[in-house]
Order: sequence, then C-alpha cells, then structure tokens
Amino acid sequence: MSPLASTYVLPPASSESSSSQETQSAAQGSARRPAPGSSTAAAAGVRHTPRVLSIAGSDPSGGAGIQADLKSIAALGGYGMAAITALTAQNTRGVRDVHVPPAGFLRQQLDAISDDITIDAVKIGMLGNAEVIDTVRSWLEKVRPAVVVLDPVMVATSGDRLLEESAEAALRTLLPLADLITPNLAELAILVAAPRAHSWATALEQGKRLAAATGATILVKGGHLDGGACPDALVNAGGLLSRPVVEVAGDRIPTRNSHGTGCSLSSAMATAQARLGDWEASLREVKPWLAGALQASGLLEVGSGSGPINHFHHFHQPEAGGKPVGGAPVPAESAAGDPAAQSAAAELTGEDFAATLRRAAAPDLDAIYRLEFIRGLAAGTLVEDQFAYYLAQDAIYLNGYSRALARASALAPTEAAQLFWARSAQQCLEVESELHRTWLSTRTVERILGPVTKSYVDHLLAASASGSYAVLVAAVLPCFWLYAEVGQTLHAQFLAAGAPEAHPYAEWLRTYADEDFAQATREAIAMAGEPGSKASADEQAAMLQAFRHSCRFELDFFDAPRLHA
Ligand SMILES: Nc1ncnc2c1ncn2[C@@H]1O[C@H](COP(=O)(O)OP(=O)(O)OP(=O)(O)O)[C@@H](O)[C@H]1O
Ligand SMILES: Cc1ncc(CO)c(N)n1
Repeated sequence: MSPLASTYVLPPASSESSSSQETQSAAQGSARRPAPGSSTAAAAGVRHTPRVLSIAGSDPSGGAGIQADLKSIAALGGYGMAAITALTAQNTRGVRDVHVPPAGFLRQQLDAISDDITIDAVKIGMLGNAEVIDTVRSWLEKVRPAVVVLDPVMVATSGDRLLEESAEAALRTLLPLADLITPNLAELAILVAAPRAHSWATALEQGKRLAAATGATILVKGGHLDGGACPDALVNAGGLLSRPVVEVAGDRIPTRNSHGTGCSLSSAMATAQARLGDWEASLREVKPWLAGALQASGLLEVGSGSGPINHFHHFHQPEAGGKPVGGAPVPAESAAGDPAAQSAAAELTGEDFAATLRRAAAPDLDAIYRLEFIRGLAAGTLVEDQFAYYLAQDAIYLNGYSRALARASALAPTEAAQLFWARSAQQCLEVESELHRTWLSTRTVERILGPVTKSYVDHLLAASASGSYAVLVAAVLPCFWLYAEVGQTLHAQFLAAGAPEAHPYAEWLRTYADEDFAQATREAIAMAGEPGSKASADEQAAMLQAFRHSCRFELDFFDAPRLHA
C-alpha cells in the first residue's frame, strides 16, 4: 500500500502535519438490528473475531451443511460453533438418507451454548422438520442474537429434499426473526408462492416482495441463472441499505463444484456482518472470496459429483515437501509455540531467509493483483473517492510507519543499519507532508483513521515494542517489498499501454518508476535477511509471523478503499 516509493520520488516536504486530524472511525452499525433488552445484543458490537453459531445439518462429505459453515466461518476470520439439527448420509453425488434427532436435544445444544457464550451471529441452515423449526424459533426469541442469517434450505443441489414439504409453512414463521435471508431462486419462488424466476429482474422483484413480507434483508442469488453472469443482490426497501437494491456483479465460474455454495455464502455473510456491521461491505468481501473458492475447487479433488468449494484458497498451500510457504496471520506472541512456523524457520540459513520471506509473501502479492482497487488503478477505472481515501489513509499510515522505522534505527546493531532506518523514517515523514501538500490538497476526503490503517500501524507499533530488532525489521519489510513489486508491475503495464496521458492516474503511476526506491528495497531486504540468518529458530518463527502479518495488511490496505471509502 504505502507509497514509500514517493519517499524517493516526491520533492522534500513542507512541515505540515496531519496528526491532529486523526480520529478513530466509528464502527458502522446502521444495518444491525439490535434486540432491545437482550444481554447478548447489548454485548454485541463489531468484533474482530466474531463468535458465530451455525444451526444446521451435517454433511459427512464436508462440502455443505455444518462442515461448510465451520470452514467458511474460519475462512472469514470468525470463531465457529455448531448445533446440529440433522444428520445426512450424503456425498458429492447426492443425499442417501436423513436422520433428524429429537428436537429436545437440539434445544439442549442451543441452551448449552447460549448459557455460556456470547453469540455474535447465527447462521441457520437445514432444519429438517417443523418441530426443529419451532425449537429454533423459541430459542431465537429468548436469546435474540444480534445477527441472524437464515438460509432457507429446502432442496440440496442434487435435488434431494432437506426439509419436509409439510414444514414449509413453519419455515415461513421463522423468516421475520432473520436479519438476512438467502434463498436460491427455487426457494425464493416457494417463499413468495410464485413460479421460479428465470430472469434476474423477476428474481429481484420476488426478493422485494419477500423483504416487504418479512422485514428482513433478502440476498437474492444468481447462482441458478442461465448465462455468463452470476450476480447477487441485497434487497431491502426499509432503509437498512444505502439503496433498496444493492447489486454486486460477478462472472459465472465454469465449474460443476458448487456443492455447498449456499451454505458457505450464508455463514460467511454472518461472520463478515458481525465483523463489519454492514451488509453491503460484507457481501463485497464475501463474494470475491466465494468466487476464489469456486475457482480453486478443482485443486481439492473431492468426489466424482458436484464437489466442494475450496474454502481456504486464500490461505497458503504447503509445498510438496510439507514446508509451509505462508498462511493466515497468526499472532506474533504465539509464534514461538507454533510448530509449523518453527519447523519452517528452523532449517533456514543465511541468504535463504530472505527467500523464505519472499515465498511467504507470494499468495498475498497474487491476491493484491486480483484486487478491484489495483485493477482499477491500472485500468484507470478506479473511482476518485476510493483513490482519495487511499491517499488519505496512506498519509496517516506513513506517520505511524515512520515511528516504527525510527525504532528500528534505535535498535539497529550497526551504524550503517541505524543510518538506513533513520533516513527512511525521515523520508516517510517528508512524503506524508508532501501527500498533504500536493495529492491531498485538491481533494476533499475525510482524514480519519480507517480500521485497516489502525490495525496495520498497531501491528507495527507492537513489533516496535517487542524489543527484537529482527522481528521489527521483518514487520516493516513488506511495506518496501510488496509496494515496490506492485509499483514496478503497474508501471510496466502503464508503459506497455503506451503511457497514455489521458489515463486519470498517469501521474501517480509514474511515481512508481523509481530506481532509488528499488535500491532502498534491496537494502531493506538484506537488512532483514541478515539478522534472520543469525536468529534462533524461535526468533525466526516470530520474524516470519510478523512479516506475514504485514503482508496481509498490505493486501487489506489496498482493499480498504472498496470497503471503507
Ligand atoms: N458458477 C458460479 N460462479 C460464480 N458464482 C457462483 C456460481 N454458482 C453459484 N455461485 C454463487 O454462489 C452463491 C450461492 O448461490 P446459489 O444460487 O448456487 O445458492 P444455493 O443453490 O443455495 O447453493 P447450494 O448449491 O449450496 O444449494 C451465490 O453467491 C452465487 O452467486
Ligand atoms: C446438511 C446439508 N445442508 C444444506 C445442504 C444444501 O446444500 C446440504 N446439501 N446438506
């Protein structure tokens, strides 16, 4: 994210500072429906790791139901819980049998959870029969979770029934207790007592009717439409959304592995909503994740029918030798106890360490290139307010980053390293001022500390406070490295397109071509590789973790304008 490149490109700065303008953004909460008088709802706020309960059936083949929900919740950063409504005997080819245990035992499961644990979001899937529905309804009325997503599962992808036909009326009584309902086209038609929609316009019309009848927001899904497009839309005319219909476009991915997409989507939405407090932002986060999971589904090689999606496609696959090459950020403090990180780090020697870091960065770098923001910046289609948000956040970020670099200078073992980090810290502040004086001076954009900027800077400041020079330089490195690589690629693309003057971001793209910054990046890599080669296995593991965190934040920073601008 951070145009430290501009550190070396833009002229030295004026001395104006933005720090007085930095205030923490308020959590978004407009789309949440709090339940008055409920201790659970009162305790619920947007949470970094939301506690998400799936009330659904089991799919032993792992692609749908509870199993898909737990994977999706984890993939979206939540803590997953599961109360099982029904057992199915199914695989990727179809459902062989269904067993619904006594509803009284489901109630015991639900009470055991809610008596002890604050539930930030609930996803409801397969219910089986009317007795189960009644049980879930009375529990919801008692507990009133802050976020309820209802996937009105009736028929599996394979065509097998998962809800007794006689229970459809009971299911309707559950709908008003949901915040979000996620029917597929067949289920939507049943719920509004109309023929199945074959056009997107009809589907949206039916979504509006269901929203009006239930008061809930409807997620109308285009998965079963014909044609190359696969749109989804949030529908609610009651003022809970920024517009009555918020459509998120998507291409249809050519795959037969769609087993469990509906389950995965609904539990991912519940998790994202508990974290973001905004349905539109949640769908904009979940839809690309789901598309990636469909795209990477073939890698799993599970079953001969409609296979499962690859929920953890955005996490890193082990190399053939079993050595992890990356992964979701793990808290730095747990690195010493993380055997995978330790074994990855333990074998490292000398110059290998920088190479290991580079491999660990690869998946996040790939994901950066797929971001709407980066593609829009390259193509010139990025909307101006997203660019302005990015610039404003970058200025705020650079102020914090400069402090981390100054700390690296203070801890540096050699005078050369001390000088390098001190110079970088100073240049960062100069760029911050220059951003205000030039790029930001003509734009009206809020200068408030965004959530990703805050998390990234907090991570760097935590690394600064760790006392380990090696860990700190690993944490500051991705800002050089990933930014330099992305900048070079975008600049090369810009040149390949003939450096069109009419490109709205031509001036910015040109700042990426900076040999001084490329040189500084090479120095920074060497400065992190050197202590890395001498570090103990524990410290190498901690470095790797700190580095991975920052890589992930680089990705999130580029994606933040889409979510928060
Ligand atoms: N081939 C595809 N390409 C891209 N997105 C898809 C594809 N198929 C489904 N989706 C997406 O998956 C999600 C689930 O949609 P779908 O309409 O298939 O639900 P469903 O029928 O309830 O799912 P399930 O197959 O689990 O029963 C939606 O976000 C939809 O846009
Ligand atoms: C358990 C279960 N729930 C939902 C679905 C719908 O995909 C399924 N196939 N199995």
